[in-house]
Amino acid sequence: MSTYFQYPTPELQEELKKIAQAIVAPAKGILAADESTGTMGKRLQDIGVENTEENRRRYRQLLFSSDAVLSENISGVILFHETLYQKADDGTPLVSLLEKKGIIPGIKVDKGVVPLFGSEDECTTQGLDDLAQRCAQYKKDGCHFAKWRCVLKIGRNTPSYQAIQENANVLARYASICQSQRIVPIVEPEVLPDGEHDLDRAQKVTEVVLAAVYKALNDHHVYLEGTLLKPNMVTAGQSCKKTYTPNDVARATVTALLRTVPAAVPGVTFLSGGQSEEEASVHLNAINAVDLKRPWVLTFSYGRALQASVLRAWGGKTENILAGQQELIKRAKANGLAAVGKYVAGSIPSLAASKSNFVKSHAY
Ligand SMILES: O=P(O)(O)OC[C@H]1O[C@](O)(COP(=O)(O)O)[C@@H](O)[C@@H]1O
Repeated sequence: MSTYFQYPTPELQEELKKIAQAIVAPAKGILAADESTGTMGKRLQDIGVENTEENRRRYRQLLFSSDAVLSENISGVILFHETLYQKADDGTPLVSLLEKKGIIPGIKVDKGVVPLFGSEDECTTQGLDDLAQRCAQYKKDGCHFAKWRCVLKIGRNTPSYQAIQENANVLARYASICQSQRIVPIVEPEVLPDGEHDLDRAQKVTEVVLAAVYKALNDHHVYLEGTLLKPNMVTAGQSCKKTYTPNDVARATVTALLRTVPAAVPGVTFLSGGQSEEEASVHLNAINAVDLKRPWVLTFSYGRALQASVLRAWGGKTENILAGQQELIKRAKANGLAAVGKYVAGSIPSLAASKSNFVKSHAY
């Protein structure tokens, strides 16, 4: 029978569901600190710091040794492979700094994007070959969730059928392999904000992409209660001439999700996608205040929108560590409030709150 398959054992279902639910606990979200070496280089270059293993270690130590109050709003941190095996100045593994605060460690398991031959500059994401073995090891080393990012681009002819199908399928294979190793997969199909397209086009593309992703997850028997989705918010292209309010963005985003994401999915943890810190908080708040049904938790998994002020305050200097940590705690608080619809715009000022974090064609 072609539709025959077995659900994961009740024990595995329970374990995965518990991890996913803990990550999307009320007023909590994820700090995405999994920038690959190249991406981290761009962040460090902005503050005049050299992209060495030691400087990346010093920076991640700053993040993870922030005051324990951070755990009121940060439930999980996504790590890059290198960071999982680095130690703090006193020899404590960096991952233990998180565990001591009750923050769940997660790991980026994709190996980056590669071009799709014959496409109009589209891509897929690689890293499936030894994924089961890597996940088994990461689980032993303390990681309970993983992340895999796929990238889709809006153009006149894109995203193409080829890119939509390929990326949906690779995300589904990744998700099923993670679950087989007791790791919750965060499924990240990012529709990039580059372009002149308006909000309607961004919404339609996001709907088509998410519909394909959930069809593929179903085809691969992925246990949805033990997954999280990390999508883009629906925003107009960076070069679009029209302007939209946070409520417009919230309505387009929640409508796109309602049309495509099953209610069995416990939570949606948005990426910030180049929005400024303040924009990302205001949009998340609007999403949680809009008068539409919301059967899932809607929270954050921000990289740039949680770290822009931290990086600027730190500037690579030991004497600025505390100042950097305070910026992180402020943005975590702002986003924690936004995740429950209680953030008041401008109420938590931070160093780089309004600075755009947009990087053209953030595909890397
Ligand atoms: O270094 P990579 O693999 O390109 O990842 C880029 C970043 O994109 C994210 O998926 C989302 O980040 P943003 O919130 O900054 O858009 C992060 O988790 C990750 O660090």
